[in-house]
Amino acid sequence: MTGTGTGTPGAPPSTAGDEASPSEQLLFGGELTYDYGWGTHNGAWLKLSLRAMALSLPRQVAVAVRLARRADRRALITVAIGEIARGITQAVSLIAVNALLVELLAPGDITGRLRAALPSLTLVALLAVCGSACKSASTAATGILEPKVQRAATERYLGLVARVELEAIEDDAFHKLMDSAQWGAESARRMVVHCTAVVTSAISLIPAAGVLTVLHPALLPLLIGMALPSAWGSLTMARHRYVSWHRFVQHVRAAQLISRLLIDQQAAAEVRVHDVAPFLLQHFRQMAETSEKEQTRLAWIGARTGLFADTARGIATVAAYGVLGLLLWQGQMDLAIAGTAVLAIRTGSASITDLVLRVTDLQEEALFVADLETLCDEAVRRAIPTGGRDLPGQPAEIRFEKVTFTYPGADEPSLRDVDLVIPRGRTVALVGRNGSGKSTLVRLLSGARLPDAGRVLWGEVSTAEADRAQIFDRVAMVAQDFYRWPFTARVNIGIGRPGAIDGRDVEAAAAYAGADEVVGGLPRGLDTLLARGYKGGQEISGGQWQKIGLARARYRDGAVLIVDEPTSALDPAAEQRVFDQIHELAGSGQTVVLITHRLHSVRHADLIYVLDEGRVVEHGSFAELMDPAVGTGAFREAYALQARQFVAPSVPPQATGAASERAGRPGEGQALG
Ligand SMILES: Nc1ncnc2c1ncn2[C@@H]1O[C@H](COP(=O)(O)OP(=O)(O)OP(=O)(O)O)[C@@H](O)[C@H]1O
Repeated sequence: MTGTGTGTPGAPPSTAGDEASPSEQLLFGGELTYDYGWGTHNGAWLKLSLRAMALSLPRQVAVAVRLARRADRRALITVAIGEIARGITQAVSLIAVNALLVELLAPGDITGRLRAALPSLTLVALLAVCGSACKSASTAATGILEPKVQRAATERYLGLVARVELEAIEDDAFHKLMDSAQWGAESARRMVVHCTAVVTSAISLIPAAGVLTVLHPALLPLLIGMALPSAWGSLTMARHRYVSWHRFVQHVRAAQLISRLLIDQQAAAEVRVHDVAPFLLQHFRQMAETSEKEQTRLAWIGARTGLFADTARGIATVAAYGVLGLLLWQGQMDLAIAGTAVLAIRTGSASITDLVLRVTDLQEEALFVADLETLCDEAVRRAIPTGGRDLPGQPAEIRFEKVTFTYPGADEPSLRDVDLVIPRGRTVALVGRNGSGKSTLVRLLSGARLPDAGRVLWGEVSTAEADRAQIFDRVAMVAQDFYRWPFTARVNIGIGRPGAIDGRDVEAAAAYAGADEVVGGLPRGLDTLLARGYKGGQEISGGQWQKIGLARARYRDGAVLIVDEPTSALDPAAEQRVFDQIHELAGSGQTVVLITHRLHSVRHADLIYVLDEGRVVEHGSFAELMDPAVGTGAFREAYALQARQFVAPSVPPQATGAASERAGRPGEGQALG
């Protein structure tokens, strides 16, 4: 584990020791780093000083106002008017109270003094009513604004993240940013509340400070002296909380992951049969304990800081009232003025304390909102570019020219110098051993990834310069791990081209893929929810899902159909039907790229490419690849190996020993599939 220290600026605090715990090893491979490495706010917490706070306040208020304006302009205006009006009523109120005290403490009979004080008293009462009305209006508008701000902030970052390159989605640093950003959206909501409170406190502080300055020049510094310890205390804690949060965000995510696994539907059977629960619980506890240690550390820092700040504040308060008493005693101030001063000090110190607390809260939330902004900037930077060259109407072929591709962080390329041609309206099969690069190849073909070297050309336009949206639009894909949406069967098919899902087309696509039988067996047909654990939700088998996946690709109706292991979970009849349909599709002018380990099913493909360790080792038609006089023989050997499984005796010979048993077992040896 890296990043040790004791909470001093410049080094993240350490509570978990220097060695990665077994749980950290489990989830982070022992490589848990506590970097803050996201450019703009790297070390931003260090800048949480009084001066920086004062300087950045206008910017943060502007951020909150911008967020609020984006969410609901009218509510924002109501809050602004309400708070300013409330501040003004407080200011006038203080002046009216002073006038009231002067009248009441003036020489003369009590009836006359009360009569003279009546207008001021009425004004104070009226102002109190106005102040309450303004507060109610502002509270209501803030309540309306808050969820809208959170929604707007969330929508914005989700919209941007959904458009980033796949590479970013697999990047752990980007994930960490996304975690912070989720917090940031909530912070945006709280920022509006804090910002409103800052404005209120600042406005109510102005008259208190003004009155004190007029009464005696020594009073304002005393008031500020009373507020400084609280400011220091809350700033210190804000800084610790922010650092701590950034350090432990990965732990929180990991603990959530483990706890979700315990209740996950797909893992449920294995959790029970393999008795995985104690193992997971143990790691959950370890992760939670690491976070608890940090919470304890923070609690102690909070207690120490609070005690120190309160003591300093107590001393400053005694000093302030002491000076006031001294001025009275020396006759430098009369009683009415002292009364107003006490009131102004009380109002002012409440406002200033509130102001400092709110500014600190605002500052803290602003750091998370800054994370959100960083994520949005990063998402924009890593977005799939919009625009680019138009694809030709019907490119005659898709061509790979010396394509090399390495996944970020991988040592070895997954594709090396690949040359390949996919002619329009043909069926092209990709075969090869596990990990030979077939799925990677179709990711590059569909524009989901871009090559590091070489070109993938749709006609004469390379995917790197093309308008990627146009490429996506022409591709229908049933990936190996196609997504099982927790929605209805209808949506699971129609989501192939989500917009307005057309009922009749969905039914036609379902019938085409043989999914109509699956749907027919569901209690509510196409409207059955395919998500167990929800009301009316149903689960279907792996093979049935595969039919839904094929129906989705059919519904999408792209010019190029990519099917990655489309029949791995299908029974023999369904499998035969799928391959017949694929063959028919190619006959109707659609380009089909088929990835499969079932070599007998590629007999009808126009072209077969055999991959091994990221290279195309041979290609040709089925007949060519089976011809002993042509190619490397890789395909032929693998085909023969698979074929042997079907001609082998149905009852294995007895007592032939482990070695001979292994030799007859399917899938072993140097097979491609
Ligand atoms: N997202 C990824 N990040 C890093 N490496 C990856 C990623 N996806 C695949 N790889 C690696 O790239 C290589 C090729 O993988 P690919 O999935 O393309 O193989 P494949 O031929 O489709 O295998 P299979 O037949 O098992 O589906 C493998 O070494 C794999 O580990």
